[in-house]
Amino acid sequence: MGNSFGRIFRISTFGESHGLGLGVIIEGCPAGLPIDEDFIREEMQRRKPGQSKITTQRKEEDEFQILSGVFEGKSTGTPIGLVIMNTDQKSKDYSHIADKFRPSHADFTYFEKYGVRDYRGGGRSSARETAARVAAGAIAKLFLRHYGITVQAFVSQVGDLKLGKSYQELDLAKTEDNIVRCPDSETADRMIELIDQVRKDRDTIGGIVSCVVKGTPVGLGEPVFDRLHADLGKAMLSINAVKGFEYGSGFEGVKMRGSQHNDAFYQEGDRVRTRSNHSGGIQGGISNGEDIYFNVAFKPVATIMQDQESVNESGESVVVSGKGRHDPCVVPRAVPIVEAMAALVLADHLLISRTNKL
Ligand SMILES: Cc1cc2nc3c(=O)[nH]c(=O)nc-3n(C[C@H](O)[C@H](O)[C@H](O)COP(=O)(O)O)c2cc1C
Ligand SMILES: C=C(O[C@@H]1CC(C(=O)O)=C[C@@H](OP(=O)(O)O)[C@H]1O)C(=O)O
Repeated sequence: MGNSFGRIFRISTFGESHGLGLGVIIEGCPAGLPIDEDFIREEMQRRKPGQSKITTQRKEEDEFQILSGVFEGKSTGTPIGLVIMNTDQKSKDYSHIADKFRPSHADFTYFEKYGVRDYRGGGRSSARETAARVAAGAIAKLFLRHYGITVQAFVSQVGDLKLGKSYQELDLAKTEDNIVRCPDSETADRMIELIDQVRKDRDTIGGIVSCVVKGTPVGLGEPVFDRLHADLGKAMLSINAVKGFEYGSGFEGVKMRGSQHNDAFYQEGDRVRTRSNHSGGIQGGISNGEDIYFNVAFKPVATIMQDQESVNESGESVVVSGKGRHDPCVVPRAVPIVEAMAALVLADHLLISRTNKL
């Protein structure tokens, strides 16, 4: 099973949603990096379940313990092992679907592929696994911070309710000011209201998380398969419930002419810059030093509190309805997950690029 990600700055996660706990092993983190545990904790708090009325009500504090790879507050260059124990599993909520498949969750495909599945909370296919990614991503962010690179995501759409402003027009520092993580307070209020209404309707809704990376040097990414945007795309598409990834001008770019779309170059001091940035900071798979920006689309959550047509493991027709605690919309909690996955890709490419030339 593909439980690892990255080449030099490399993570492997383990654990299930209703097992004892989960965790991550990080290899390739250079020695001497100050590991700020308070910062890791803050990042975990941004993702944890039970954080507001518009998320799942499962109550996990997501306290973590670093088992290895850190001495006197700094990384030692050896594998960093980190664990998070599960404390609030309610596996009874899944007894009624132990042999049934929830439409559009991983139940059917997982069972067909492996012949065995931990039905409790979706087991390994639960987004609970992303707690481990966010912990690792926090360490990647600390590494990037050392090089002046920042990663900031925010919610830009819920259902058909769009923020309608580019990231340059927004004060991204306001993203954490509200429970939906949209930096425009008026739009945020409407998004919260929409998610709350959908929740009361026993339904779910999708949304978009946008992300901006600033301070990237020229030269991250490879020109052929390991294009920087290809690795970012894989990272984003590896997150539960993701349906789409676009960077720079994305799908809207098809409407433009080359004469409008090309990013003209100019010299600014000792830097080559571009006047526009439809490229999204990446040309030929390699960062050009401008902001990298991209959007990630999330589907409506599969588990809904309504009767749905399905089958059981014997292929018999059944009706299933969700029980327990589920997210009515994943995007508020997906913001730190998108940031974590982006930080892991960039940290990896920063280390890979060190071997490119003298
Ligand atoms: C932050 C986050 C929270 C999620 N919460 C739920 C949830 O409460 N219930 C649910 O059915 N799916 C939830 N999902 C989505 C499922 O994990 C996902 O749909 C499932 O693993 C199947 O994978 P796929 O949708 O990518 O095909 C969540 C996803 C994310 C990113
Ligand atoms: C536990 C988390 O989110 C879970 C993600 C999830 C899913 O199907 O992905 C289903 C729910 O699981 P449970 O029924 O066990 O509460 C969410 O609460 C978490 O993110 O830490």
